[in-house]
Amino acid sequence: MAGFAELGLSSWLVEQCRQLGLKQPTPVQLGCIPAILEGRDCLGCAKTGSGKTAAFVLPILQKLSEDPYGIFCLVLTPTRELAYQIAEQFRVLGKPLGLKDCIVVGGMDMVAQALELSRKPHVVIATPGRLADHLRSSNTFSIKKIRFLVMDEADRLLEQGCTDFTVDLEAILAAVPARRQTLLFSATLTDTLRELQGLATNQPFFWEAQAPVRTVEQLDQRYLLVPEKVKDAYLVHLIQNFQDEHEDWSIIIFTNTCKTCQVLCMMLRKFNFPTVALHSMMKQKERFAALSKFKSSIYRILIATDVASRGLDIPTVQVVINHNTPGLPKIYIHRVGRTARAGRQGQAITLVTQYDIHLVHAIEEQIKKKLEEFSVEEPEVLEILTQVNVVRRECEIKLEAANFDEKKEINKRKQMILEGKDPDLEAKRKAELAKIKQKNRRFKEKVEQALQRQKASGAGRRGCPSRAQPEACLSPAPAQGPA
Ligand SMILES: Nc1ncnc2c1ncn2[C@@H]1O[C@H](COP(=O)(O)OP(=O)(O)OP(=O)(O)O)[C@@H](O)[C@H]1O
Repeated sequence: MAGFAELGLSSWLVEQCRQLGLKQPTPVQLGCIPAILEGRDCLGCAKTGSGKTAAFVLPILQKLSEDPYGIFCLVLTPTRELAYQIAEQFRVLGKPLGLKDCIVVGGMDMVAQALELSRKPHVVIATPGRLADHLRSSNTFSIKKIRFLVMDEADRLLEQGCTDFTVDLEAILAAVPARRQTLLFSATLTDTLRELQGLATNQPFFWEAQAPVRTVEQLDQRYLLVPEKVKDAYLVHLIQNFQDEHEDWSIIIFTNTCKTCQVLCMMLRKFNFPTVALHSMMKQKERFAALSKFKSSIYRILIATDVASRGLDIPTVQVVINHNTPGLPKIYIHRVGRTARAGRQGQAITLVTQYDIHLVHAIEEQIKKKLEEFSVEEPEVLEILTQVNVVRRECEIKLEAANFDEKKEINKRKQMILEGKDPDLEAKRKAELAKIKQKNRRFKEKVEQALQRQKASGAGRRGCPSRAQPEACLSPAPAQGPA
């Protein structure tokens, strides 16, 4: 198998890899590094924890060493924590170059960032929102001459999720040169492949790991069917067992909202589990502190929203617990990918309620693997059920008293004002949108009912059915159609 030197990397970089314990290139590195060194755009799709970061950091550092200037490379990434992690890889691998990097993320001092940017760092690692803010408000730096544009977790940057990067990305893409190398990476690139191909047009090289299953082999994937109302008792039981059976352990638990994340964190602490929370309602400094305490094993449990589901590389994590079944298979893939990284073993347990079974089927179809059932001693869970529910309720009351929801609303309004939007107008727009959606839903239901009636009455022949069921005629009727 080819080593790093055979991929065309200089001896100083090969030595850096050796010092870091990277002996052999991983398949994604083997595939992508030569193409990037040749000057081609690259779309790299490989499983979580397979070394995608070094697959772009190494060739960029090589090119930078041949023609050093600032700003040479811009890396965009969806979360702040990930930006710091990528910067660290650049720093460690690029140490012999005296690499200057600059991290541009929200929640940190904007003036200090502007100053750093004006000093022409070699590499800028940014979240799109904050970088676009700098581009709009300052002319002390330029990204007009960058040689490399990297989009890590590229599909997330392009999709329109709860954080929509579209407007900011447009501003950034308008400010970078057309002649550049574009590198796009993710474990789930294929969903947005067409949009991504529009970005990488310079002899694009597409690399995808060929594997029958989309998650790593070392990952033991389980589900646990639990009634909604007793979910938390199962969670406490799982953690207790894990703590009893392992000496050195660490778990990430994913939840669907900031509020659940906060309540569960408080609850688990009441049971004396060393837990920290990570969600977007926390101040940035608190987020960094939480993550660093978890990384250094001061806390054994990190309870987080999907802000932590992508990219975070914490080798000690042995178990991922999904407190809610992810609504999208790709969210599942990224969440469970926080364990079993770089060849290590890991386990993922997804709590599934009676309402989520269809979501599990969708996940299994995407990952091309069946989840196995995780068995627990139910009497033991029942023993702690009342206590867990009482403690959870107490925590909820405490959080409500701290005006958590109100703070969330204020934060949202602040964010909109910062984005130049009118919060009241936005609320009106949202309400109108909800109305339209409801109308659409009703229309769809009507059509489905009509179809079913048509089927049941055996009148499913071509053309409009009998006069007795006029609503079953499904020819387009714009006046009734969705707005
Ligand atoms: N050639 C290599 N040999 C051994 N370990 C490696 C090698 N390349 C990278 N690693 C290690 O593998 C781990 C995972 O790498 P990385 O974070 O780049 O994964 P990824 O593919 O970006 O995952 P994700 O999709 O979750 O973001 C890191 O700890 C990294 O140091």
